[in-house]
Amino acid sequence: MEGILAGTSQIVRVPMMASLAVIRSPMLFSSERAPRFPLCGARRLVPVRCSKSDEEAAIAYIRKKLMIDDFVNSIEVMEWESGMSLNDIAAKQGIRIRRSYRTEYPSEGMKNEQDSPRNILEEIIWDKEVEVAQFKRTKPLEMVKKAVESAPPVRDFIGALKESYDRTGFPALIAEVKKASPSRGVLRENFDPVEIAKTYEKHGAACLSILTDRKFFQGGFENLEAVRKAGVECPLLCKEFIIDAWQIYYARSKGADAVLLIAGVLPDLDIKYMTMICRELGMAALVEVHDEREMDRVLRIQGIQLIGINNRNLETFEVDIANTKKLLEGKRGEIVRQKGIIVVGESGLFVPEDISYVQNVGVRAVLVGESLIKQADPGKAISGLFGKDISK
Ligand SMILES: O=C(O)c1ccccc1NCC(=O)[C@H](O)[C@H](O)COP(=O)(O)O
Repeated sequence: MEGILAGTSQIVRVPMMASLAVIRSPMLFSSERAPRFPLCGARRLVPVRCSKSDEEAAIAYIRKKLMIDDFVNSIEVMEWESGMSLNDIAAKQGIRIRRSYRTEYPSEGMKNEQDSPRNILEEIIWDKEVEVAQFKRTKPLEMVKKAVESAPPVRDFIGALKESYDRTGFPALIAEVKKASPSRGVLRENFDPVEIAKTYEKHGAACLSILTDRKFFQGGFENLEAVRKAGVECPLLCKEFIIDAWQIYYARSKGADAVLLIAGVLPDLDIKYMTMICRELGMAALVEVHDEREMDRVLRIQGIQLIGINNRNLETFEVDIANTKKLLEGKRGEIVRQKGIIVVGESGLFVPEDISYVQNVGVRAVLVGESLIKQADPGKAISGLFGKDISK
């Protein structure tokens, strides 16, 4: 398999079997060649050779369990099957971030080996491809899935946001535990993730976002694990650049309750597939968009509950909180309300006026890093940001 799901599961192209043509998604094939599809047991449910009735029962079961109708009928699956390259499919969806595929699929890699990333986000993604490939060699998916079985129980990320919004009347706070960022450099020299997490929780954060990327944000999965083990009760978002389903399982094994999926990086099919995995694991998926095209793509995907509108352009670092307003105006805002989606306003929020600005355009949660983390006590800074004490 070399199509979209390759980005998530590292599989070679599997020939379609006529008897299962109705399920076009390669992830559902039960085949010796597909042992690495991590789709939560689906492989066991679809016998390769089976009677018509067994096959129909299996298909019905999978459709019901995983809500895949939308998935298997999607144009992207057809494109995937047609043999289009992943970068071509992504580009057709308006995705500017290319994948290098050098590590996993040498033959599929960039034609020009001298090619270099065009912006910081692309650089992060290319770096992440290598990192994930290395991680997977030392911790194969089956091993990570085993670790998931003994992970701390999942906490209700979306429930915590709703509860906080109802309690305070302000957008629920997802407070970010981040030491550094590419755009701002080191934000906090004296960085103790557990101490920061505790003070955030004490002062009213509903959930926490823990940066796990090491190279660009000086974070780590050990921070996520340490915060979870320290008795912090807030649900935790694993703030990572997810390009492979393996990372979702890994995040869960380290105690994450939610993951970030960036629409500017992931084609629709990956978003659908990854949100299915989140559902199966009981986790929330915060699907992040930055422009109208990404917003429209995500609004068309069934079952999305949480959309983050990033006010920061991750290619140029420009920050403008009016972006949230722009993306929630008119029809888009209406769809968000009809579907009951919670919108998270992300980046560039510094003062109470910023919070009320995004709240007035429809935001019910905010993701805040810099303006809190730079303060002597990041937790105490929360009341300054909201203009009011929002602690319990
Ligand atoms: O912040 C960056 O420099 C950055 C660069 C490349 C990819 C992602 C990046 N940041 C992620 C975020 O957008 C923020 O961590 C998050 O929304 C909080 O923003 P802020 O409150 O402005 O720290």
